[in-house]
Amino acid sequence: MASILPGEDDCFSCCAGLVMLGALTLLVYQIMKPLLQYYPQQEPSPDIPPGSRGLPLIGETVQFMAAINSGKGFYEFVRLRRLRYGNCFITNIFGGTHVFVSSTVSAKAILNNDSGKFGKRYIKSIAELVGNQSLLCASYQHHKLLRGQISNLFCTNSLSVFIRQFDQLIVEALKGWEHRSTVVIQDEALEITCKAMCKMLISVESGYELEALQREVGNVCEAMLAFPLRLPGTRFYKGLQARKKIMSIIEKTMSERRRGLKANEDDFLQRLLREEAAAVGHGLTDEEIKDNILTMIIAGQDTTATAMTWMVKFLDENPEVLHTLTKEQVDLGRKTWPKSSSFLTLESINEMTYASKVVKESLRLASIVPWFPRLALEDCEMEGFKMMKGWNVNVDAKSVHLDPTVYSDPNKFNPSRFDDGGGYSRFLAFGMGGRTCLGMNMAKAMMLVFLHRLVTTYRWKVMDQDSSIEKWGLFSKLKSGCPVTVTCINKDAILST
Ligand code: HEM
Repeated sequence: MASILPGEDDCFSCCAGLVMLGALTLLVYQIMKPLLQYYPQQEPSPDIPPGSRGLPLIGETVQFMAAINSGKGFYEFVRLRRLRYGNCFITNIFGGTHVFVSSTVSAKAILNNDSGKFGKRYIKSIAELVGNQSLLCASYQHHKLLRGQISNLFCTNSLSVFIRQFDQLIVEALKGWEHRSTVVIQDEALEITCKAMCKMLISVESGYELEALQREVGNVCEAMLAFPLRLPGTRFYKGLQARKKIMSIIEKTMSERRRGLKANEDDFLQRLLREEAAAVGHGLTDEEIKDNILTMIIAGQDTTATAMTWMVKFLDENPEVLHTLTKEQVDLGRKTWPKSSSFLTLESINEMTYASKVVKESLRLASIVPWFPRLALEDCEMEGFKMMKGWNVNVDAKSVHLDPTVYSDPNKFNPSRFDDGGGYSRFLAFGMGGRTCLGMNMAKAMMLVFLHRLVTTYRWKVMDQDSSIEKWGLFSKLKSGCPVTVTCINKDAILST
């Protein structure tokens, strides 16, 4: 999961005043609007990417904050500039220079980073929330070490176990819909994905601890886009307090495990502790384990829930796709329902050919993580322009996904465009290179299980067609949450399990 808001670590605190200005954006924007129109643009230089650096010091921060605060979402800021300036443009936000790049060739070069010219970009305030030992913030060597250890957890065996656990959770949740006429997909999906992450990572399944984790992880996520002010009552302060509570739950679980309690659990924590005990100098430290457990809960829940919500909306708008999908899933279901234990398996997931394309197309069109922030570690050249050391270079994945020269008729929801497999460097929903999403297969599996159970158990219809985006969301989330009417059409599918 990428940190969405770009920023300049070193000057972050001295730019705090500017960010504050941005937070009062509507007021300021109204005052400055006329000024912005008349402010002369910098003389374009053939070496430097086209674009506007905005006002001195403030740059285009106000316009960026206005986009975050609008119903169109923060990506609107990038979309408008990409339309105006093309595949590579420059801007200035939060006191830092940002370049956005949206060609497949440059995306591949930056994300694969064979030249070693780009580092991961992150904001200090986000590092405080997820922890500075998190994969999301680790620098090159440390990241390599952490990733090496953590990626072992995402093996095929873990995926098989996870699919069954996730299906159980979905079936349980769908049973609860039987006597309801409407549900809000975003809320339901978030509850299920958070439960799934807590179970997979530390075997917390119910009770006080699960409730506390669900609540506090939500508070950490909300604090990620907040102004980093440590005053009681602020969102950022609430996020830091929430982090402390989550850490104490993980610490308590770790100490129980070390005392031999629940040591038979086969969750990610237990496996990391086992590796730590067995390793000669290479196991993860307690801080690394704790920060990365929190990172994985955060990285896995909201992203996947948001993707599921968009998928439901796209299917509702495309009845012919829904029809083909339902047929595939009902045929598959007929093979499993009569059996006594009929939870989905990795094998059944692998049979979902059309559904996999629906998932991929939903991820393309929604582009949940719209751009991936990187830092130029030295001067270099990109798209024929100079990039200077210290600039933020953002790979604009959403523009690649919506580029008509890359995907024909890009705004159409058409899963069949992936009949040929889809092209490695064109599909960027999970990133690319050494920082590719670790939970990619789990995320896809969750979306497939959810799809299967939804279309084979319920007839449903989206009630609110509004496509407005939630303000201040970490990802492009539907403001409505996507409420749907539901009618159970196949009790056997959920009751026989
Ligand atoms: C639909 C759901 C998801 C989407 C769209 C998504 C997207 C992404 C993207 C784009 C990145 C790379 C960002 C970059 O290069 O800057 C990433 C990284 C990451 N994701 Fe996901 N993700 C999803 C679900 C998950 C799940 C379920 C997990 C696991 C529990 C997970 C764990 C991670 C981790 C640990 C990283 C950091 C990898 C690293 O820096 O080495 N993600 N994700």
